[in-house]
Amino acid sequence: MSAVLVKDLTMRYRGHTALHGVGLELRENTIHGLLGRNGAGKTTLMRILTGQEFESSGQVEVFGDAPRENDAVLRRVCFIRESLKYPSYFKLREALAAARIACDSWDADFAARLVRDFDLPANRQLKKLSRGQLSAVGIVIGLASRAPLTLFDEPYLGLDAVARQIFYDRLLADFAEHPRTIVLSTHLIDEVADLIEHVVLMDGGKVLIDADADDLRGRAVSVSGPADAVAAYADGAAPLHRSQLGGHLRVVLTQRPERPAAGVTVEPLSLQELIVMTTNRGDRT
Ligand SMILES: Nc1ncnc2c1ncn2[C@@H]1O[C@H](COP(=O)(O)OP(=O)(O)OP(=O)(O)O)[C@@H](O)[C@H]1O
Repeated sequence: MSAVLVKDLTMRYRGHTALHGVGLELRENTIHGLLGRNGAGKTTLMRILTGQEFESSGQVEVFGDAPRENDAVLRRVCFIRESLKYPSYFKLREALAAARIACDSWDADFAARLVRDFDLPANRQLKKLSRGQLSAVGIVIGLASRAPLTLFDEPYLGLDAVARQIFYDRLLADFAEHPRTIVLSTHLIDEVADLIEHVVLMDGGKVLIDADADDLRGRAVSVSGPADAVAAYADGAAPLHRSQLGGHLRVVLTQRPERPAAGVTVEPLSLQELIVMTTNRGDRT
């Protein structure tokens, strides 16, 4: 069964349509990257999947049921947003206790280990924590929830590089032992490229790419070298991107020519570069 099934989903706000007929299926027990430029519609989609917003039209199923006001479904879902708000008197203990009540699959021991990993102060009010520490609280809750559908929406505002690496390491290790459906929305594509198994790229309220990360990695190549040699190698193929510095030419091709490269370097394009080029071309569909 798929964890999420969305058909022809449209979300209209007053004067703006944030989602235009989105169709999507998220597999169970898979780490998904939900990518796209600012305003692409990622948060709107996640808010609808987690019952925080109601769609204007279309079909939305989470574990086979509509999430809207559906406690049985929502107890299996954890949504960690960029700026979670807690009551002003809350300390870490209260935040973890509230999460424990909300999540059937909560693991208190794992939460305690994560609190130590992120070196979080237990007895300080959350409103006094630094920006990065507050993000770490969200990450602790998201991971320890072990929710069958866990969504992280830019969870690491202010989090330093070491703490982000701890997040990625703990996520991968715990996912191996407790597979679940993870949706990770982020602009730090390079950092998560090796983590995500499936990519959903949104742009202008539509899904541009919905593909396994391995397929995407082979989708485009960078060809560089002496301009004449590169031009001959590419042989009239329409490049996704072209840049020339003096006699050195680099093109990005969506198909690798069959012939061996003579005097040119052919490398797979990074996921980040592919995403940037795909959303930077002005050919929104
Ligand atoms: N309540 C609202 N009323 C009107 N427009 C809204 C509302 N919420 C979101 N939008 C608009 O819908 C579009 C999609 O917003 P959304 O927050 O889903 O984007 P996003 O992909 O998450 O962007 P980011 O990466 O910047 O977080 C944006 O143009 C936004 O301004």
